[in-house]
This record gives sequence, structure tokens and C-alpha cells, in this order.
Amino acid sequence: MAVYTEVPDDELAAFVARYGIGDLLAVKGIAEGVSNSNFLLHTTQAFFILTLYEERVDAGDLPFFIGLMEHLARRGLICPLPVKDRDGQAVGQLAGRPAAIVTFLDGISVRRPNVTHCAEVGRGLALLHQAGADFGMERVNSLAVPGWRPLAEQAGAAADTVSPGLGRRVMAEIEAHERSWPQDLPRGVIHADLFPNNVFFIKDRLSGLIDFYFACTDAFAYDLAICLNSWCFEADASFNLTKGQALLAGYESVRTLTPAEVGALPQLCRGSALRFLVTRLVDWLNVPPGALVKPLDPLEYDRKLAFHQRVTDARDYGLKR
Ligand SMILES: Nc1ncnc2c1ncn2[C@@H]1O[C@H](COP(=O)(O)OP(=O)(O)OP(=O)(O)O)[C@@H](O)[C@H]1O
Ligand SMILES: N[C@@H](CCO)C(=O)O
Repeated sequence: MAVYTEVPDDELAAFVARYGIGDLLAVKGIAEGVSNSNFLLHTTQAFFILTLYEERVDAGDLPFFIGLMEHLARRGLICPLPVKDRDGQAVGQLAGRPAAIVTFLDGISVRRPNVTHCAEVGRGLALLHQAGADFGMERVNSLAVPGWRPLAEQAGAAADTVSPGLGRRVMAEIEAHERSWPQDLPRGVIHADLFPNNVFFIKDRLSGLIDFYFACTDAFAYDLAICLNSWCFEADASFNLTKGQALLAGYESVRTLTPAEVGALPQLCRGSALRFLVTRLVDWLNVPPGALVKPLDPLEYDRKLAFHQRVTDARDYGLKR
């Protein structure tokens, strides 16, 4: 589920009335997602998404996220556009939480991406990197290398209840990256969570990107590594080279990787697998009692990490040079 906060009907009606988006006809809680509470609003004008930002999202970051979606939409990227209320504000308060209404995007996300989807998302990611180039704001990536050790420490000895030796494996990996993480790669706005559930398609063509709530300023190639992890592995944890080739070629059809980025790709893939391993591990070990949310499997990323540890060359991901 992802409806953590229930909204009383009268509060919702008063909130929606501030936005001049017509009268509310229907509202439905959205089950997908794990971070925020999302509702589908149907008004006399159109469909919209109402998001109540839960504890995970720092309210201080909302101007970055909202400003970024507005900027990317202005640059022609298809992403949710925040709606302004009658005072010109995109973020208000509802049921005690910061809340915003954004436009509804057509399309559906795919559970099992095919090669065409991978090519499309590679291209879409590069377009996002280009479109973000002149966005004036910056946000530090709180889940970059310095953020991994505190998460691993939070998991502590309990990591080994998930898989024997996991705590030691994670710590060794963190130490390796702390010593040698590549610096000075081309950077800018990255999505940082462009998993298949955050990309919409209509008939195999990418139709929109959502969920910008991990977006930050970091290396472009790190974002690409996140996509290789989340789009190009099969259910049995084998890497699908054809999908990797398609994703990388799709990316490079818009933006060519520099030699430094190509050289760093294996380590960036390892690091991004570790990032999702540690965040999933902490969530797995801390499911709030009675919560209806199903934690994501940390070991999926332990298996992906094991693959990356054997890789030495970006060609192993399908790069053709
Ligand atoms: N602008 C939009 N247009 C159409 N559907 C949307 C839109 N935004 C969100 N959704 C729907 O709501 C679901 C949850 O949204 P989202 O992924 O942003 O939630 P979240 O809790 O922040 O997710 P995550 O688990 O990835 O952190 C999506 O899977 C999608 O079905
Ligand atoms: N994409 C993340 C969830 C948070 O968006 C994961 O799969 O671990």
C-alpha cells in the first residue's frame, strides 16, 4: 500500500477547491509505491495525482523537486506538472502533511521490460540529463557513498539474519568504495530512482517519467548504472547483455559517454547495487508493526552486486567500444 495518511472528505474538498481544477467527482487511494501517500483525483476537469509527503521526504527539499518537475516539463520532458493554488503555491498542507497536486500522466509501467523498453529508457534518461542542464538548483545526494555506512550500521548484526555473512560483505564493499569512488565525472541533475515502476509506456514508446523524490545533483553515469541494475537483469539475477546494449545505445543516441565515465561504469554499477541493497536491508529489518507495506527484497541486490564484482570492463554491460 501507499496510503499512510487518511484524509477527511471535508478537508480534501477544501484543499482541492484552492487549486481551481474543477469539482471533485471521485478520489481513490493508490496502492503502488512505498514512500508517500498517493491519491488519484477525478475532477470535472481532468485526472490529477494528490501526494502527501511522508516522513521520508524532507519538506526542505520540496522546492527542488517541484521546481525540477516544472523545469523539465518546460524543456519538453513528459513528467508530472505541479498545479499551483490560487496563491501561486504548489505545496500546501493537508491532514497535517505537506501535499501537492500534479497532472496525471497516461501510460502504464512494465513489470518485465523488453529490449525496446530498455532502449527507450536509456534515451529518456539522457534526455532528462540534457533537460536538467540549465536547472538552477542543486541537491546533495543523501544516498551517495557517505550515506551508505550509517545505513549499514543501522542494520548492524541483524543483517546476518537476512543472509549469513551479509553484514561483513556490505561493510567490505562500503570500505572499497570509500577509498576509490570516482570523482570529477560529468554531473548534473539525476533522477536516482528510474526503476521500471517510475517509467510509463504507451505501446512500447516511453510516454512519461514520474517520482522525482530522490532526484539530486550527482554523476550522470551513476544514474545510468542505476538503470542498468533495475532494467537489465532477469529474475534469476543473470545480466541480459542484449538489454544492456539497448539501454546504453539508447543513452548514447542522445549523449555520448566520456572515456572516464566508460572506465568508471563497473564501479558505479557495483555502488548503485550496494545503495539499493542497504536501503532495502534497513527497510526489511524495520517494517513498522501492523504496516501494510511489503518491503522490497534486499537479496535481489546482493545477487546483482555479486555479478558486478566480477565485471572489469564496460563491454560486459553491452557497451560496443
Ligand atoms: N503523475 C502521475 N500520473 C499517473 N500516475 C501516477 C502519477 N504519479 C504517481 N502515479 C501512480 O502512483 C503510483 C505511486 O507513485 P510514486 O511511485 O510516485 O509513489 P512513491 O511512494 O513515491 O513511490 P516509490 O515506491 O517509488 O518511492 C505509481 O506507481 C503510479 O501508478
Ligand atoms: N526503487 C527503490 C524503492 C524506492 O523508490 C527500490 O527498488 O529499492
